[in-house]
Amino acid sequence: MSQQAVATSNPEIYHPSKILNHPDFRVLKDGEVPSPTANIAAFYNPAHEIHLVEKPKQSPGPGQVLVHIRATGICGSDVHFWKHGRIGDSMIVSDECGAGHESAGEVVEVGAGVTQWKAGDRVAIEAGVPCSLPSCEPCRTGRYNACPDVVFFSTPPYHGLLTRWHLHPAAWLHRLPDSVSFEEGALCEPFAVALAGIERSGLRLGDPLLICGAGPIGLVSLLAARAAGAEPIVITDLFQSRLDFAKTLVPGVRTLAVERGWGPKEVAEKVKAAAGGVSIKHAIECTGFEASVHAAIYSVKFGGQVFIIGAGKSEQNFPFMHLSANEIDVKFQYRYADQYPKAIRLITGGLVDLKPLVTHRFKLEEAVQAFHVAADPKQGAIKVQIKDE
Ligand SMILES: NC(=O)c1ccc[n+]([C@@H]2O[C@H](COP(=O)([O-])OP(=O)(O)OC[C@H]3O[C@@H](n4cnc5c(N)ncnc54)[C@H](O)[C@@H]3O)[C@@H](O)[C@H]2O)c1
Ligand SMILES: OC[C@H](O)C(O)[C@@H](O)CO
Repeated sequence: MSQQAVATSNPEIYHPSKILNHPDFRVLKDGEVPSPTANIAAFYNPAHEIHLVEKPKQSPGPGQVLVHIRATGICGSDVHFWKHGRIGDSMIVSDECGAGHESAGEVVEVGAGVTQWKAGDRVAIEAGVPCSLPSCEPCRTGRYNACPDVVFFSTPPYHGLLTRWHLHPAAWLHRLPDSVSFEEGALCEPFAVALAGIERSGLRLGDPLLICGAGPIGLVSLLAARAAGAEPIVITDLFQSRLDFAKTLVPGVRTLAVERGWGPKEVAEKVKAAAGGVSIKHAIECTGFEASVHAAIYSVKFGGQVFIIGAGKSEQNFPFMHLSANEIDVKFQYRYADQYPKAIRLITGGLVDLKPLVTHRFKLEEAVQAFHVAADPKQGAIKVQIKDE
């Protein structure tokens, strides 16, 4: 008997209106103490409010798993959606929307046909679920980050993982060994971005590398690049405190505090000096700001490569003739495909230690407070996580 292919992302099942129109969906009142088993979640809306909501706890359907989310990191994009209501021209906050896509948790219940998971299994949750249909060219060819029907939990309109009970397709969970904590499992998401970048950049053992930006993405890229054998590595940022953090994370990394008035050629000279006079072959750009992209371009040598992970303004200028006359390749990364298993192997094998990245921890009931800390640079957070023990 032939079996009809079913999309794992099935927007019918995960459609946000299923939650928003549900009679049990409501915004909690200020100061209200929710029941410890209520399915609370952090939602933002087009009025730039962030609040706790209570939403229904659903039962898993065929092929689905109910996960108790135990740790979720706040990403810059969560804060951006809350504060600015959009990223680019296609991701727009037009209704209440649940935050969070960096999560790990514990399986509590499985739906019909799910044989690979059982209650108690510990999992990292892949946040972007593509359709996986053979008729989808990106899914079929392994570049599923380009699937047009992806359900990316926490990117409007799909609600996020920063909740207590989350329904997920069984095929898009990744087993965490006992030695890997939920915090590390949640960090697999940003780490996956860096791993995709390292893989596609073609960085090799001993390659001199510049990383622009020492935020969470620059720092996971730093850990990944160190494990991949880049040397020397120079990392830049505008804030000395972030560079100091980078030095404790990866002893031996060279740092450069960039001043806002410096032009890209000036930054490039200082990068070369910081690298001990070695010419930089690869730059991994993790800010998305034009000034930093230009600095990366001027920092690499003839035939070098600038790999851009940072996201920024829709339109940016490029130093066209410098790129041309120096055969500099510029590449970009959009999320990731098939990086979670590699992330878990690298953690388990002791090649990277993501644990120090979590600087602030909050309970699920304190999620709104956690967002305010994540959004305030003065708090000095690297990664804020929300835990539900
Ligand atoms: N491509 C993807 O799939 C993907 C995935 C996740 C995040 N991102 C993007 O990666 C970027 C980094 O994310 P993050 O969470 O680390 O952000 P972040 O804002 O925490 O960190 C960026 C860092 O860059 C520094 N910076 C700004 N201008 C600089 C300059 N001119 N020179 C050097 N440093 C400078 C800032 O001080 C900050 O510390 C963001 O643009 C984010 O949107 C892209
Ligand atoms: O790591 C994944 C990224 O944070 C997402 O693409 C987000 O920026 C928007 O969906």
